[in-house]
Parts: sequence; C-alpha cells; structure tokens
Amino acid sequence: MIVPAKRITIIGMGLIGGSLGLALRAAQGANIRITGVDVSEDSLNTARLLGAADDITTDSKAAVKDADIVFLCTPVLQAAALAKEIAPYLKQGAIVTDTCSTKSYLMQQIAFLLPAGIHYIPGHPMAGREKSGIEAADAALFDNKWYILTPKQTADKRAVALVRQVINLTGARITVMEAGQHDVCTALISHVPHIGAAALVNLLAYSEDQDSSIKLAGGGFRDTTRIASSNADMWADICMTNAAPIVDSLDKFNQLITQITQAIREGDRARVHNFFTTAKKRRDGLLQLELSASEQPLSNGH
Ligand SMILES: NC(=O)c1ccc[n+]([C@@H]2O[C@H](COP(=O)([O-])OP(=O)(O)OC[C@H]3O[C@@H](n4cnc5c(N)ncnc54)[C@H](O)[C@@H]3O)[C@@H](O)[C@H]2O)c1
Ligand SMILES: O=C(O)C(=O)C[C@]1(C(=O)O)C=C[C@@H](O)C=C1
Repeated sequence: MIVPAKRITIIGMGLIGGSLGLALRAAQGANIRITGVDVSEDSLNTARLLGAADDITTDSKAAVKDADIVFLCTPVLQAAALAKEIAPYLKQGAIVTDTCSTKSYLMQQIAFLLPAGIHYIPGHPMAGREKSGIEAADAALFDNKWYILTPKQTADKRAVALVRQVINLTGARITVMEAGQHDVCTALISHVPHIGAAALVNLLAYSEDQDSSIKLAGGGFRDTTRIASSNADMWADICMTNAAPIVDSLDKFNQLITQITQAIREGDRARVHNFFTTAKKRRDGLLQLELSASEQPLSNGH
C-alpha cells in the first residue's frame, strides 16, 4: 500500500530512528522521501549510506518545513526541547509523533507548544535492543512487535489514521491506550526490569572476588543482565519523566526482596519454595499467553 504521507522527517537517527527509516524504505521504496536529522554528522552519513534517509541535516528547523509527518526519536528530554524548537516551522496539517518510552510527560510538555492545525500523536514501539546508535539499526526491528499509540481523545482522527498507516508499514502491531495506563504498565514491564538489571551488574562491585565472579558468570547472569548494556542517556531521561509509576513499582519490588531475604535468613524453605513456584507458574503462563497471541490474526491487517 502506498501511504499518502510523502515526506517524513526523522529527528534522531539512532537505533530507533534508523530502524524506522530502514523499515519505511523497505516498504515504500522511492514513494517516500525521508529526511534524517541528528546532532552527529557521522550518524547521518551512515544513515544515508544504509538507505535510512535520503536527505540528511543537523538543522531540525529546516528539516521539518515540508514534512507531512515528523518522528521525534531522541531521548525524552531532548524530544521535548526539539518539539519547542521546531513548532514554528511546521506546515499546516503536519503531524508530530515520537517513539519515546514515556508518554504523559511528553504529552504535557508538547500540548501547548504546537500551533493550531498541527497534530501530535504520541507513540512508543515496544521493540528495541541493548545497543544504541545507527549502527545497531535493523529494518525488521518492529516486525510483529507492539507499537503503542496514546492520542488524546480529542486528537484529529485523520492524523491518527495516517500515523497508523505509516506504522503499519514497519510490520508492527498497533495498540491504542491512555498515556497514564501506558506509563504504569511500562514502568512495571520495562523500566523497573532495566533498573534491576543495572543493579545486578552494579552488585558485582560489592564482590570481594570480582575477577572470579565475572569469570564464572554463565547463562543466568547473562540472560538477566543483557539490558544493562543499554544507553544511560535514554534511561536517565526515562526515570526522570516517569518517576511516580517507577517509584511505585520499585517500592513493591523492594517489599518482595525484603520478604525473600527474611525467609532465607530464617531458613524457611517452604516460603522460599513458594516464592519460586509462584514466579515459575506466572512466567510459564506468560510464555503460553505470548504463544497464543502470536497465533491470533493481527487486528491491523498484517
Ligand atoms: N533503545 C530501545 O530499546 C528503545 C525502544 C523503544 C523506544 N525507545 C525510545 O526511542 C528514543 C530513541 O532511542 P534510541 O535507542 O534510538 O537512542 P539512540 O541513542 O540509539 O539514538 C538517539 C539519537 O538521537 C540523537 N540526538 C540526541 N539529541 C538530539 C538532538 N537534540 N537533535 C538531533 N538528534 C539528537 C543522537 O545523536 C542519536 O543518534 C528514546 O526516546 C527511547 O526512549 C528506545
Ligand atoms: O529488548 C530490549 O533490549 C529492550 O530493552 C527493549 C525495551 C523493553 O524494555 O522491552 C526498552 C525500552 C523501550 O521503551 C521499549 C522496549
């Protein structure tokens, strides 16, 4: 399908912006023109070389003038600042969207920035990896992954439909939810796990025999800490812009850690056993759920 959005500007040609450019290029060929913007000229040159962008520039204001859709693909705090910077240069009817991992903060920031006749449709792909930058970009990154949209109820229906059409091209599965609900859910299933993984790695610093511990680290350590290699800029912004839901989940997590610590200290095998049995049942159930969901036909036509 050829989408009516001919000119797309992607600001932030890193892992997510680069993957988006590659996925749109793979789906639309020369039917769309992609302008890539970044502060790094090296990233821009690589993006053009890979085919993720046709035109490249470090000037975000000039890059958005003719755009039908602008994707903000930088860390959250940068995206808020960029929205303010580009607002006066957008053409009437243009759509601004983003891929940032937290939604309520950005929606509050952007709500009063954009002139009338310009539409903001917030988004967040639940797809990524622990590597950042254009070098890690992959055209298939979004394939069959959830892509969450959190438009306001009053958002322009035509704009939402157009963003859906473009996202569809990446092979992602689209779901729409309210921003607050998004932030609570992602704190639990993404933000706190990343903090947990980083804490596990930082725990090594407390080891009196770090070298042997690291040498012995096997599958368990690797599986639970892969995401600790993620980009600190991105994660600091996520924590600053979704503080309340993250702190709430961390408080509950701390309670669980306190409970299991006590049970082990007291030698209460039954309680320790119950801790692991409950987790195993839940995790096995999750895998089963994922499997049956992946067998369902997708609602967005893929
Ligand atoms: N990495 C993931 O797994 C993942 C998944 C889903 C969503 N996200 C979100 O997508 C966004 C991008 O993440 P990423 O993983 O692609 O990060 P990244 O570090 O790979 O890429 C970000 C790019 O933005 C550029 N940039 C930063 N500030 C800029 C500015 N002011 N103007 C122009 N360019 C600027 C950087 O140079 C970099 O190339 C973040 O908001 C993140 O929360 C990330
Ligand atoms: O797979 C990974 O490496 C990720 O961390 C991806 C992940 C996640 O937590 O699932 C990270 C942050 C994003 O906002 C969305 C996806």
